[in-house]
Amino acid sequence: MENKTQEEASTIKVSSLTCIDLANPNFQQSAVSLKQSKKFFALPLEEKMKVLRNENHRGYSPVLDQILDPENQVDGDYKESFFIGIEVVLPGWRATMEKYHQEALRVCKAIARLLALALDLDTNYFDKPEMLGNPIAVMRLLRYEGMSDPLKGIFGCGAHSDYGMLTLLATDSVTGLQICKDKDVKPRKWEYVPSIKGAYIVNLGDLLERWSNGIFKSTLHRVLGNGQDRYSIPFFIEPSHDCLVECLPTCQSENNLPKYPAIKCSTFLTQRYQQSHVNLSIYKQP
Ligand SMILES: O=C(O)CCC(=O)C(=O)O
Ligand SMILES: [Fe+2]
Repeated sequence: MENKTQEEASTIKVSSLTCIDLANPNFQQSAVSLKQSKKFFALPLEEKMKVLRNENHRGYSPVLDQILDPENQVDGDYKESFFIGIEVVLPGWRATMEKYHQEALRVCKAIARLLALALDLDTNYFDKPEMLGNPIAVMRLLRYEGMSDPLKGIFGCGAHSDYGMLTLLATDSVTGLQICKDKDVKPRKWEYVPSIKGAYIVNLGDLLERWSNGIFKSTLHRVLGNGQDRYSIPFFIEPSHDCLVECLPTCQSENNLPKYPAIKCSTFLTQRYQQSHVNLSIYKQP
């Protein structure tokens, strides 16, 4: 992947990358992490609530805690999640998660170099200290349950695009993820993304769409439950908290002015996280 030529990278630009699979170079690592994740979610709810998410959105988030598409959902998402960042006392947990985090970060930085090439930027453009030199790199464990019914507004996870730059997604073999390749066309056409053993799925986020002035479109996606439990691990990568995300130099011209105002990365992300989660106070004992 790091050896992509300029020509190959430009082909990606023309086709406006939305969602790609990569041969997962460290398949074992995501499989081990998915196994550990299952062990965590198998704990009694009362144990999981002891590591309830904090104000920084690190920790456990119960079923229905998040609602990603309120216009089309009657309840919240039928999933529970754990944002890595607070300690969990399970044997081998920390070492497994740290190893996977390192690997996922390496892969994301390699993809970012490819994106830089596609945008006619220096290969290492996104490696600057204020960008992926000091990234926000967050790993989330997910478990979905139940049977979705789009006509009734019941979803494993409602339609959304991820907030940041890129998401590297490892899933088990249970299908459920759908993408909409052209989010401007109505009615929306949803397609299942096959779960390929040993492959990551890559979704592009809203910050990248803003940064690239819409050359890259963020991937609209949702998850339908099929009655089986489904586990996945998204790894979200964004530039540093203080990075000012403003139209990249190669993505604007006299005839193509910046479409989005500049925004600080942390401001954008905080707004989006708060909008989609219930207020933490509902979990406090009266
Ligand atoms: O579980 C999946 O396949 C998708 C997860 C997702 O879209 C998210 O966490 O943002
Ligand atoms: Fe997502």
